[in-house]
Amino acid sequence: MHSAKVSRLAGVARSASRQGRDYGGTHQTRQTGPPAPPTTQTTVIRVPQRMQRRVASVRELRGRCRVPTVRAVGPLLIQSKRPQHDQAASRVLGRFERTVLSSGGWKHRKSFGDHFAVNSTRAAPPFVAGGPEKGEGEEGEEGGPVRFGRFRVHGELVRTLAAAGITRPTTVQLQTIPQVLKGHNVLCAAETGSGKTLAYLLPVVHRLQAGRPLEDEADRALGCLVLVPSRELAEQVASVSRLLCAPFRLSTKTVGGGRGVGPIKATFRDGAAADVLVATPGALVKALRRRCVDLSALRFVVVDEADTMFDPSFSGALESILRHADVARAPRQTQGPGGKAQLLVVGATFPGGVGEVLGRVTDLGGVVTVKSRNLHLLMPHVKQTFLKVRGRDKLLELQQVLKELQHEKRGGGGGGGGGGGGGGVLVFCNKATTVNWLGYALDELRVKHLRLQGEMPSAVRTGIFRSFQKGAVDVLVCTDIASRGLDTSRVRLVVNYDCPESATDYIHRAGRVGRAGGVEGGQVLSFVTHPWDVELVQAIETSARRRSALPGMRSAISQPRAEAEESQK
Ligand SMILES: Nc1ncnc2c1ncn2[C@@H]1O[C@H](COP(=O)(O)OP(=O)(O)OP(=O)(O)O)[C@@H](O)[C@H]1O
Repeated sequence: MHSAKVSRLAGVARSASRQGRDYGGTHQTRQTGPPAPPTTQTTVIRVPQRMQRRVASVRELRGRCRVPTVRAVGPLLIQSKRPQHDQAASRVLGRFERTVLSSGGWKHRKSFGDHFAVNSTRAAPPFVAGGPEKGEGEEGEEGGPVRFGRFRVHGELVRTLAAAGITRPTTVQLQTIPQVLKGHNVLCAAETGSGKTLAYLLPVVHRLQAGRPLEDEADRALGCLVLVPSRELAEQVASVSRLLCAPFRLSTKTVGGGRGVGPIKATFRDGAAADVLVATPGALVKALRRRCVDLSALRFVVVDEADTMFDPSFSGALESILRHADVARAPRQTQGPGGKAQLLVVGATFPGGVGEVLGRVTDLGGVVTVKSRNLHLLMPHVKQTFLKVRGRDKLLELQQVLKELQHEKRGGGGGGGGGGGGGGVLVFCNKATTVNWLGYALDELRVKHLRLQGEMPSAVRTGIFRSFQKGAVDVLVCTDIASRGLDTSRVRLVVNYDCPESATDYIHRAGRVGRAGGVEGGQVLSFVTHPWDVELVQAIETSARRRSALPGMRSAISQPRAEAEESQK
C-alpha cells in the first residue's frame, strides 16, 4: 500500500518534471524552457509541507521494511505465490529472527487469491519406526528393526498383529507399552495417527489374559474400561480390542449414547460382564446409575482422546466415573488379585483441566508421561496448502479440487500430484448447518458425497462413517465430530472448507491424513476467508518456518492449583 502511494506520488513528480516542474521543496522557483523571452512568466510550484512530510515518511518506511531475503535454493519448505516469501527446506528460522510471512497481509481484502504451501519434507511419517530418522531404542538387539516380540507379550498377540500386517511398533508404542506392562499410570501424548490405540490395548489385553485363567468364564468381571467421546470411536476401538482378545476368548462390549436407556440395559442383559468395555461417558453414567455395570474389579481405566474427554462438557461425567473406579497410586497397588485400576490417559492434545480432575483420583506425581518428540509440530510428511479465498468462491474451488482428484483416480493425473490417485476426501465445516447447505450444493453439482454431523442420530452417524471407511463414497462432508480419533487411513485429502477455530482443531483435522499404515502423499487444503482465520494461519506459518510447536498447545498435566500452592509453601 505504501509503495503504491509512493509510486503514485513519484508518478506525479515525474509528470511534473516532464512538464518542467520539480518537487525540490517549498517555495522553490525555477525557470524552465528556452531562454526567457521578455514576456515569459515564471512557473511557481508550491509543495505543501504536509505532502513533503508524507513522502519523506513513506520513503523512510520503505527503507525500514526492506527485510533481507535469502533466495531459497533447493527443495522448498514454504512455497508461496510470491517467490520472495519462499523458504528453503534446509533453512530453519531462528526463534528471534524476523519472520516475513506469506500470510502477512492476508487481513487486507486485496489479498484474495493469494496462497502458500508448507511442503512435505519427508515421505514416511516420523513415528513409523525404521524410517530415515530412527528414534530412541528403535533398533533390535542384533541391530535389526524392533518387532513386537521384544515386549515379551503373549505370542498369539504378536501373531495376530502380524496377520493384520503390523509387525513393527511405532515410536509411541515403543515408549508406552513397557510402562503399561510395569503397572504405571501413564499419560501418553503423541501425534495423531501414530498408533496410540494399540499402544494401550496391546499391554492391557496381555495383562488381562495373564491374570485370568480360561476356566473362569462364569464369574467374569469387567477388567478394562475404555472411555471415548463418540459412539463411532467406541465401535472403532472395540474392533481393535476384539481382534486382540479373540485368541483368549476375552469379550468386548460397547455402550454409546444417543439411543435412550433401553439399548444400554440390553447390552448388559445377558448378565455376563465383558472383559473390555468401550463406552462414552454419558451412556456409562446412565448404566452406573441403573447398576448395570460394576467397576469394582477394574484393572484398567483408559481415557482416550483426552482433549475432548476433559472438556467441560464431558469432565463432570468423567470425574464421577473415575471416582467409581479405584485408581492405583503406585504400580505395586495394581499387582495380584484385588489390585487397583491402572489409569491410562491418551491424546494428541491436552486441555488445561486434566491435572484438576486427575489430582482428585490419583497421585499426579506417580503418573509417567510419555511424550512424542514431534508432538504439536506440523506433520512433515503432509503437504499443507492455504488459500485466501472469498466466501462466495469456496464452493467453486472445492468443486475444482474434487474434479482434479476424480480425474487422477481415473488415471489421467500424469503423476504430477505426487502419489497415486484415489483415496477419500474429508471436507470439514464448522457448523452442522454448513454441512447441510454444502451437501445440497454438492447435490446440485452432482458430486457424490456423504454428510456427517453431530445433530444426526448416533446410529445413523456410525453407519455413514462405516460406509465411507469401506470406500462406498469418496467424499465425506463433516463437522469436527469426524476429527477426533476416527481412523481414516484411506483419506488422501482433508479440505478445511471453513478454517478451524483453533490450533487444536487444525491438528486433529489435519491428522486424518498421513496416518501409520495409511495412504501416502496425503494433503491438507485450507480455505482462509475471514480476518479472524488469518491469525491462526499466521501462527501455523510461523511454526512451520521455525519448526516449532503450534502455540497454546499443552501436553503435560499441571498440578491442581491448590496442590501447587501448597508445594510452593
Ligand atoms: N505399528 C504399526 N504399524 C503400522 N500401522 C499401525 C501400527 N500401529 C497402528 N497402526 C495403524 O495406524 C492407524 C492409526 O492408529 P490409531 O487410530 O491407533 O492412531 P491414534 O494415534 O490413536 O490416532 P488419533 O490421535 O487420530 O486417535 C490404524 O489404522 C492402525 O491400524
